[in-house]
Amino acid sequence: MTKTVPCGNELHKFLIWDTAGQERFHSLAPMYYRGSAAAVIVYDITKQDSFHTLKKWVKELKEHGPENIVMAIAGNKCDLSDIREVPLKDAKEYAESIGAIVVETSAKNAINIEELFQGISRKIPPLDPHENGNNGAMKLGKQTTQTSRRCC
Ligand SMILES: Nc1nc2c(ncn2[C@@H]2O[C@H](COP(=O)(O)OP(=O)(O)OP(=O)(O)O)[C@@H](O)[C@H]2O)c(=O)[nH]1
Repeated sequence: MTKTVPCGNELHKFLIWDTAGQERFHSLAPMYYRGSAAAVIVYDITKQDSFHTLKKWVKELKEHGPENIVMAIAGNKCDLSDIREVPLKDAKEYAESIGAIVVETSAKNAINIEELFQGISRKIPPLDPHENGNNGAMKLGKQTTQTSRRCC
């Protein structure tokens, strides 16, 4: 799917791949994160286990992902914060330790999704205008520049 995010006087167009998180699909993940400018790693704030799994994905991205990949951590299901198992403080401390963005989201109630992508947009360095095809991306716009970035 695609998502266009305003960022300053630019529009950033993200091409987004949703990778299956289950272990049995693990071997497919590199196909998605290779060549991506950003990765959103999602955990469930109501499940401590999912936070441990997230750390494994971060390790994998650091070891095998693109060198300058922007990492964003999304603590999903923030609409269920009354049954949370993962304190936001823990997620913030971890995100800081790996230089990632962190935000709590609700896919159900569309909370903080825009903020998540805006945060990623701000961290992705500008494309070199002389270089076409960087990260599979190219300049698409004219006056308000629209750039196309891969994200998984
Ligand atoms: N309350 C609540 N439920 C959610 C939210 N996001 C997803 N769900 C529910 O959580 C369940 C799993 O959602 P999926 O989107 O299949 O999760 P996933 O991690 O993408 O699953 P895989 O792609 O199979 O790894 C579904 O029942 C969703 O309705 C949310 O923000 N809040």
